[in-house]
Amino acid sequence: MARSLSFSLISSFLRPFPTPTSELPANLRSFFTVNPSLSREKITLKSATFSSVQSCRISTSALMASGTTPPGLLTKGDSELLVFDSEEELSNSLAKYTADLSKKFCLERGAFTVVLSGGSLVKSLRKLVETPYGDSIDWGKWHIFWVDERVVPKDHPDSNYKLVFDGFLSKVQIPASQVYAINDSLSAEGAADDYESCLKHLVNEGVLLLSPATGFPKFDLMLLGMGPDGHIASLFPGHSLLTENERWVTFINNSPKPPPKRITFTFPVINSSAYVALVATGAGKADVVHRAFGSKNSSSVLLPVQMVKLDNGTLTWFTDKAAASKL
Ligand SMILES: O=C1O[C@H](COP(=O)(O)O)[C@@H](O)[C@H](O)[C@H]1O
Repeated sequence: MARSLSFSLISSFLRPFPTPTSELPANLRSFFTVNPSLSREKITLKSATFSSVQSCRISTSALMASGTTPPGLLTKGDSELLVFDSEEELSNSLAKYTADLSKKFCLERGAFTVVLSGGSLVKSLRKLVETPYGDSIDWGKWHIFWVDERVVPKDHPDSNYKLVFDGFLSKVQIPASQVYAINDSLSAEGAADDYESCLKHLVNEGVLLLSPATGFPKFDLMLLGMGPDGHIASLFPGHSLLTENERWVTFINNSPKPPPKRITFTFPVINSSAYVALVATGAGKADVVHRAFGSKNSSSVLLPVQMVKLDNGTLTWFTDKAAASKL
């Protein structure tokens, strides 16, 4: 079982090159014709292989698992958006992306700090426990955190810990002492304080680094989902927590999505990450993907997901065709 945070317990990618739409192969032009807003974005190609109309097939070899179809790629500002033919292919590529970063950080500093969300993201992690990743990843160096958690017992169906444990942690050999679940016996406020204290302890121990630029913790990788309303973690549209800029971890007692009591990392922590993968699948996410990546901004008010702007890191969106269908 997980290590509770309560101190009473224990506490290359290849650089893209710009390519005018008119020079794209016919089937890719077709994709952008069908999706005109995309052609107005800065479109970048990595090495190109194409095979079907209406599917932007670009070989992003650095992200590719063997046997998967190359995804489409868009860039906007500092972020990249990958479009996979299916959630299955997204899951394969997400596994390779995560395994590559695991190798990099384990070699560089002997530890890999990974932050997970709950929700549909967890299902998309399933390939990570399979061959070739399950057997080759150095799980003993992983440290697992939650970007948000519902303040419910760990065996409750609403628990993000339970979701991740059942779908991922129970299948790999990450030491229990390196799995940082909340103390579910506390109030939401107490659990947030406790989690923040644990993070500070891990900074003192050298497990967790601080961003020299922001002074907030710099996690190696955050794997995040996004709600159909554009929320990430437990940071909901229009909520006062969106502007929290001092706390590392805060709490909410009136979440618009049940259950009401939750804790969540704040934006300064999320935005100090080295790498963030934002995973959005299914047609229910299409409006928000369009709002974040389309060329026309219908509103000057940013959704939480649009507030992910990394201070000195790499943000990659992993989407499937359904989620990208309104681009
Ligand atoms: O309530 C939550 O929702 C979001 C999004 O969930 P999804 O099922 O729509 O992907 C999730 O990322 C967050 O961790 C969770 O607490």
